[in-house]
Amino acid sequence: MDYIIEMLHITKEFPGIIANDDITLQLKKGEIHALLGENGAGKSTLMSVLFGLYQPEKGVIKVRDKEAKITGPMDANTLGIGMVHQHFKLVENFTVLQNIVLGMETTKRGFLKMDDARKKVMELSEKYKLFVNPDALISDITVGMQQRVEILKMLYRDNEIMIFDEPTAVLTPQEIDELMQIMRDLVKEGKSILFITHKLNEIKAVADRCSVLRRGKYIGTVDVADTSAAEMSEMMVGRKVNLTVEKKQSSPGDVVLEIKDLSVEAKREGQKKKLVHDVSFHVSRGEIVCIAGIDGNGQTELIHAITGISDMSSGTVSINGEDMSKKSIRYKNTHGLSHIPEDRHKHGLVLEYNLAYNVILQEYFQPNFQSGTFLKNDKIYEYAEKLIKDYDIRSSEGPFTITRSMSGGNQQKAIVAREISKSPDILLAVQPTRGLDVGAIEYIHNQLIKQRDAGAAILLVSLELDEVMNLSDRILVMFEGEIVADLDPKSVTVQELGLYMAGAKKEGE
Ligand SMILES: Nc1ncnc2c1ncn2[C@@H]1O[C@H](COP(=O)(O)OP(=O)(O)OP(=O)(O)O)[C@@H](O)[C@H]1O
Repeated sequence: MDYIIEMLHITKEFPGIIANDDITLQLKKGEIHALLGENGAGKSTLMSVLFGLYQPEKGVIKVRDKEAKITGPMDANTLGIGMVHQHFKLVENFTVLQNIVLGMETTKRGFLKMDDARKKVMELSEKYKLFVNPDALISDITVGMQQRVEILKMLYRDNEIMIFDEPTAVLTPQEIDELMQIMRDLVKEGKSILFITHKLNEIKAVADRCSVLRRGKYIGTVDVADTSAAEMSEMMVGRKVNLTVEKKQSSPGDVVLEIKDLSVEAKREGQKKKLVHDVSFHVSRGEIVCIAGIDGNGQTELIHAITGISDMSSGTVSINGEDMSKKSIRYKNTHGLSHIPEDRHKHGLVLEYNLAYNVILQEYFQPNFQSGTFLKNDKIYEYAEKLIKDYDIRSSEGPFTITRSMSGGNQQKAIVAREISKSPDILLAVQPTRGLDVGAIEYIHNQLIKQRDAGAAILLVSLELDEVMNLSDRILVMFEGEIVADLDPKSVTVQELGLYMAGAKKEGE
């Protein structure tokens, strides 16, 4: 038999929900096997079962034809199974090398054999073209590099079966291409890969086969070469999805957001330049303006300065003609600003709160949700139920679900629902569809257009070029902290946009 892993009739329940309902998944040796499914379909749960983090109520796991009991990550590791999680498990103030050997330290007469470890890590890094610096601190390296450290951790442990849980959601387009190549190299060396992603083009690019889950159930497995992206998307969602957004010509009204000469100084040593350099632009009612750029060109710092998450060194931020540069975050939030943040765990949700409390986070003190010092829970839960229905937020216990236990995509939907439903004057939407399935992306795109047409000003930050081209009425390109071009999406090609983003082309050339 050529299966290295067989998960047979797996059932895993959580209170109120059957996350995996009689699922069978077979991984061939040496293949890249994609796992596709809507948000909350049960993909991460199934992979956590394989990695020993959850015990299934029913079903059998076979590894290399032998039935296996996987009671924890140590068991998984002994069986050669490794996993890169959606949110990495690295120790921030340890070096790359320390993280890789953690828990695997070999000693000689009580001394760590770090030289041997370093040698092995460097050999693996070179063989798979991972190019990591073993002495860098995790907190100092990019997310893309951190992911490579996770890959090296698996290689260092001689893992043959590798699980990647939505690895591309946090990567830039270039890093995604590089990861695809790394995955191809891994299978060439005999590794077998399970790969969760929502992006059908990635499945088309690297996967051999694809299994589809829907609402906890197994739908089927297809050979990727013989199946179109549209067919796979239909299997997943149960209907056809239209990702080209229908929108009419924008008719911008009054200016809502006005940014003048905004700069942000670098804080870390060694960074000399300003991270944001004298940036000026405006966004008017009824238009979607997109900031396009390769990650790390100052977009994050610009948005943090506008919202007040971090300080700007000079410049002004005005909303509806009022200078809000020195105002608090809450003041801005209650005077027209909404923000879908880049980092949903750090700035988007209180993970220990339930879903209902998370969707009123910025409004709980308003009279409709609070009377004196008492929260009006009936009103809060009623409001949450409405958002859950409108945005199809799936979870085990509805408004009572603790958000930490929700699937990543459904956490994202909760934030988007909260921010859009405030009917803001200006919405800062940073990677609003990150981690969402195609059905949810279609819905969110339509909501953004609806807000625009109702008179909101929208500032979109996205690394997805398709999203930028589809949604925006104007594109501002950010390069090395400056806005280097103001483009009309109808007259610019994706290739030209790429050149502006890479600094290879300037406006007027
Ligand atoms: N620890 C948990 N406790 C309770 N419910 C959970 C837990 N983990 C997952 N669930 C629920 O199980 C269901 C499946 O979640 P899972 O994370 O497996 O989905 P997913 O397919 O990976 O989704 P996404 O694409 O959004 O990441 C969801 O409804 C989720 O709320």
